[in-house]
Amino acid sequence: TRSTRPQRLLKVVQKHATRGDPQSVISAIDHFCRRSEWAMNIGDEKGSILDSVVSELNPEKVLELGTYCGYSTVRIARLLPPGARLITLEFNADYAAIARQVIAWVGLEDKVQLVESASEDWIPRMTEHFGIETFDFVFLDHWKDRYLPDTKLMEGCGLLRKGTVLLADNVICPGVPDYLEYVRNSLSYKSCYFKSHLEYSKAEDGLEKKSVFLG
Ligand SMILES: O=C(NCCNC(=O)c1cc(-c2ccc(F)cc2)cc(O)c1O)c1cc(O)ncn1
Ligand SMILES: [Mg+2]
Repeated sequence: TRSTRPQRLLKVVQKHATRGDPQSVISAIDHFCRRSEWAMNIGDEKGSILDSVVSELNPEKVLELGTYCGYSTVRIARLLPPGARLITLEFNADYAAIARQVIAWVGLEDKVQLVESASEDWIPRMTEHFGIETFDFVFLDHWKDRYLPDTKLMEGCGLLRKGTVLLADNVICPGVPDYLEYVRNSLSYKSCYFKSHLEYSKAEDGLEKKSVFLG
């Protein structure tokens, strides 16, 4: 049977990227998705904004919701200081299987832990299973109707502290209106919108960055 898109992405990485070299994985995927086949990676334009937010924050404990093939996982993990940890949740078993191989290809397994699960099932288990009290940085890129409920769930589980930064992909396309309404109106400060474009496309999209202020 025909291969899946994630399988084709993995083959591009194994053929054109250098083991242990995250930048070559990022470039190989972006080139393929721009020239051959669109895929829902954050991409190079929004990815550069993600890089600048991560570099400025220098987080020790990172949570990513929605791994897909691991493109943003690699983008984030390559910038983390030694000892920092990234936990990434992916519900879809096929995506998770590919992402594990991409993460292994760049040799970032010691920084990254991929959990194959629905986000709502594992957010409440972060403390008892991983010993993580609070996260410094959360990247939201999973199902768009899960951004708001999972943010409230993280708040309820005490996983967000004063100063935790939440960065959300796709706030315009496909869009997350309920989440945007919540983060822009809640008693927090410094919620800002980074206008950009949908990955590998001219359509508008953007990232919303919010610093948590437990008022
Ligand atoms: O689809 C699952 N996750 C991907 C979430 N991400 C997206 O849906 C997504 C979509 C788009 C997008 C934009 C325009 C368009 F025309 C089509 C798609 C872009 C993005 O940047 C995304 O991030 C999924 C499956 C599953 O079985 N279980 C849990 N999650
Ligand atoms: Mg996305």
